[in-house]
Amino acid sequence: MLYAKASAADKRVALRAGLSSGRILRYPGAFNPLSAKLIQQKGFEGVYISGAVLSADLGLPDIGLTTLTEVAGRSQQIARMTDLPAIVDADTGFGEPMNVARTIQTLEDAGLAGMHIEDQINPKRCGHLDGKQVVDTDTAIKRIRAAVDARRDPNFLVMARTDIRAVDGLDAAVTRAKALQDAGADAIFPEAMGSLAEFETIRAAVSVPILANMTEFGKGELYTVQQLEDVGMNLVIFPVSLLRLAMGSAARGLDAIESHGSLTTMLPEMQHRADLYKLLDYSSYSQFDSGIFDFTLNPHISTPSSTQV
Ligand SMILES: C[C@](O)(C(=O)O)[C@H](CC(=O)O)C(=O)O
Ligand SMILES: [Mg+2]
Repeated sequence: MLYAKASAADKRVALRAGLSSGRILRYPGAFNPLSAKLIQQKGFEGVYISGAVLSADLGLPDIGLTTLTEVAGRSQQIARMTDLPAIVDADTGFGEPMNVARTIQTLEDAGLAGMHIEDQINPKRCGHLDGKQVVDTDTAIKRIRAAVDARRDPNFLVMARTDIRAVDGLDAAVTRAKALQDAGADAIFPEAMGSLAEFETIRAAVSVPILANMTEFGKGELYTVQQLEDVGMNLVIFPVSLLRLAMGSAARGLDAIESHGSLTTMLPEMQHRADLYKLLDYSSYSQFDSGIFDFTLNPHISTPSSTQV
């Protein structure tokens, strides 16, 4: 009932343990607190909080318009609803290295298990847009050092993302990844890799855990969880996927109202009321007030997946 039971400290320990387990961790992107609960219910290892989703949710493009206050506020709302560790996209850290330090402390206070800071210039843009630019190695290192020095919980994960692959090529990505590891990064996020072999090259270059970004319709190909585990990846994110699925379904629903005047044909695609109530844990709330949970299923409408065997 209410918020998740696991503390932020416990979640950070769980993330660290997962990263050293030798198994790849699957982190779908939650587009709201409710979808974070669904990710947990379905048995995933953690929740990703995407900057692209956060901006899109506000109706904005992913070009560095969101503020630390907005990102911290939304990620706190999402992180507190799940016992799973949540990793948030902190873009370029919201300013100079001093701002990065404050960003880290703010995200720690918001209950996140970790975050990533990237080496794009300010203002950043989505990693799959053309025309990206990156800062020099010295500036990239300063961001990571500022983050590492500022954290108060040593288990809070500081991940360094590098966007340099699309700008200067794979060799530059290898050099940058090594420099970021040396600066104290706990993990590396090599953005927009061209192939599985490129992931392998980064794997051979650094010893810290590596994240693979399986975002759809981007610069990179989509690989299976198994393929990524086989090349030594430790974490895979599906950052915008749930939002894309939900929005795709919403668009089809609106079209159905337009063409049929009804959503009856769409009922199988919908989360059933009973499944929503289960996810929200209505039954626990009725321990406080037995009048709350008085929902009975109408068998004539459709069968919720929660009752299917
Ligand atoms: C991972 C990412 O930074 C995000 O904000 O989710 C994006 C995802 C996307 O735009 O598809 C990125 O890869 O830059
Ligand atoms: Mg992003």
